[in-house]
Amino acid sequence: MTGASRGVGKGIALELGAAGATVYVTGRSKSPGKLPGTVDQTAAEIDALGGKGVPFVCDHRDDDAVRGLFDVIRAEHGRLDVLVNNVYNSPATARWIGKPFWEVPTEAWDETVDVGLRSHYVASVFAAPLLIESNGLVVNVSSPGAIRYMHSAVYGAAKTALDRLTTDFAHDFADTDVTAVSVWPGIVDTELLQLIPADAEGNRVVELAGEGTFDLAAAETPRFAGRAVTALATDPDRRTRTGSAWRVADLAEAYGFTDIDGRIPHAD
Ligand SMILES: NC(=O)c1ccc[n+]([C@@H]2O[C@H](COP(=O)([O-])OP(=O)(O)OC[C@H]3O[C@@H](n4cnc5c(N)ncnc54)[C@H](O)[C@@H]3O)[C@@H](O)[C@H]2O)c1
Repeated sequence: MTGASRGVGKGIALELGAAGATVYVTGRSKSPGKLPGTVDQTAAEIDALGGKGVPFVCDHRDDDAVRGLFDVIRAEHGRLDVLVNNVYNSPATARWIGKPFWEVPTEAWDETVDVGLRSHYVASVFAAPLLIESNGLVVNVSSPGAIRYMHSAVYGAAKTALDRLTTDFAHDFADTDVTAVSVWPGIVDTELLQLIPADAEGNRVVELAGEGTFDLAAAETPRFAGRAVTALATDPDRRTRTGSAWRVADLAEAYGFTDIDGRIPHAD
């Protein structure tokens, strides 16, 4: 589970843990930073839910560190059933939300693509031999930004490319029993969005330039995407979904799960 100290990655890691899995959770540091969450905290919460959390410090910009992660998984655990590519530099890329591309420094391309697309390709390269041995599952955490404007031109390019990667992974896995899918959460009320204060009426509303105004009371919790990944991981027929992108809300309808408060949030 890449990028699991907070956010969608933590939500997925906790649900896999609640299903009894051993979950290796990556993040850049064990020390608390300015932003909420550490891999140690995520691992402890996985343990409390009945799984086994293994914190692993790994910067996904460093290919050798990522290779080391899968070497450790093979040596310690002997198998890998599910790879979830989620890691993402949202604090950096959030600076460009709603801006026309010519007003955004060209470094935004590398910030968005290095960790969020290239990182997923690299982790998948090193994980593939283990996944082939276990008839496993690769999940790329993507977004409806793959098919319509969201956040910035570079965000859309990265998500469209990620979903293309999913399709081509499935092509390359065709002679194996490995499944490759993308999942699309809707707006997720992550720890970073929880830093947005409530207005005078007590509503937590986020305005995204060019996209609209969103009431966070209607957002998904990070665990909702985790329930989608757990449903896919335990579905004996999941291979029928290989190569495609799936909305978390549609997977909830198909598999019969809800968010932790019993709702099925319907973001488009
Ligand atoms: N938050 C949403 O509303 C939402 C909606 C749809 C899709 N998504 C997708 O979910 C994914 C995760 O987004 P999020 O909102 O949870 O972000 P987040 O910032 O809350 O979490 C990102 C995680 O990645 C880690 N990370 C960042 N750079 C790293 C690096 N170089 N090495 C190791 N770890 C690193 C962070 O520490 C953190 O654990 C992204 O692909 C995003 O596009 C998010």
